[in-house]
Amino acid sequence: MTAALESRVREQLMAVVLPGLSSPLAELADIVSLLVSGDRVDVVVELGFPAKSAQQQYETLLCEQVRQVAGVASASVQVGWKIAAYAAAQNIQSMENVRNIIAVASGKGGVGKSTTSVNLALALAAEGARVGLLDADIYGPSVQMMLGVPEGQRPKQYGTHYLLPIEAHGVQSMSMGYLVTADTPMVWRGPMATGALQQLLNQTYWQDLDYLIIDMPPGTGDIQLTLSQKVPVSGAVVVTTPQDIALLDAKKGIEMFRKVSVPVLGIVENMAVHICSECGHQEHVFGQGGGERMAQSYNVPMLGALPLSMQIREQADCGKPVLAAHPESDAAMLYRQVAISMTAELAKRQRVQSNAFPNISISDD
Ligand SMILES: Nc1ncnc2c1ncn2[C@@H]1O[C@H](COP(=O)(O)OP(=O)(O)OP(=O)(O)O)[C@@H](O)[C@H]1O
Repeated sequence: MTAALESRVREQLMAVVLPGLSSPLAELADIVSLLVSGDRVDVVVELGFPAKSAQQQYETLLCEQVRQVAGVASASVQVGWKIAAYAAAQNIQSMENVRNIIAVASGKGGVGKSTTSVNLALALAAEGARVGLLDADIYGPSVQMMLGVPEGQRPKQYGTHYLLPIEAHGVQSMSMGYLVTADTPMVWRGPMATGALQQLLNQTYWQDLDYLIIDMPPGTGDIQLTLSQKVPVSGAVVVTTPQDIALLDAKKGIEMFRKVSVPVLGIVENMAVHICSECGHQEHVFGQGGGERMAQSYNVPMLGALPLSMQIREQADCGKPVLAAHPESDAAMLYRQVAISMTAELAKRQRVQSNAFPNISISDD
């Protein structure tokens, strides 16, 4: 009787698709405890991704689902998370202290890749993860300015081999911008650039990261390709604006990651709609629905669309990303939803891999 009820509850829960996500709970979470006592059921669910902003909503929704099961009179559901490691390619040495690396890329410059990287890093931290940000945009490193790290602040040395990341807004960061002066021209040839970046990645003393976001150099040339091959990337996000040309470039980005077997976790459409700060009127300045169409035709998730917004723009001038300056704003909430969807996508792949290779150690310690 108890076993039958338990199995009905399990079945009901595992089929639930939580708001903002596209996969059923079975693909994203474990039920780590399910206690049945008469007609009372207490459940503990462990997600594979952080979700502080949605935790209560998930708990309420899942609890309602449990109460709908025949034979249940009262119930409680607790939701927590545990972030495991995922390396897309098994043949690349994964990094100590970094469980997952997410590359944020764009087919061309100026679409808001750095803005998205910085805000997604802060959003993930706000959702409850330990996060690092590596500015790999060596030709125009902007993370320092966007995070408000004072010019001239240098990373401290750690031992003989390492540099300590600079912490800003709760995120550990490293950038070529921290190591050179503002007027040093950055003329890197391909091999030099990838070598410097690998060194920056490996010689930073990252402290126990769930996610390291890499702000990639714009474009889909040799540097990007080599980086994607040499760094143990778990997944990539492609940022695009709705203009046709940016979309065409973004397609090249998706194809590049596919070529090197890095899973594309999804597309973020930036500057998708202009919302008038005076009257709230919405205008699709650069066209509508392009990101969605591309996501469909390439069979990759559409993670979200960010508006062309004054609040988002402000960060460039004042070094306070919208997540830090206006944490309760609509824009901040949109970034948090994208962060949840993106890491849920990663968790799905991680779970498929660990079920397929149960003896390969990809645990999070
Ligand atoms: N959603 C947005 N709304 C308003 N302004 C934005 C938005 N996203 C980015 N911007 C602004 O657009 C400009 C370019 O953004 P960003 O530097 O992030 O682009 P990028 O793709 O990283 O560029 P590059 O590849 O040249 O480094 C910045 O001034 C930034 O503040």
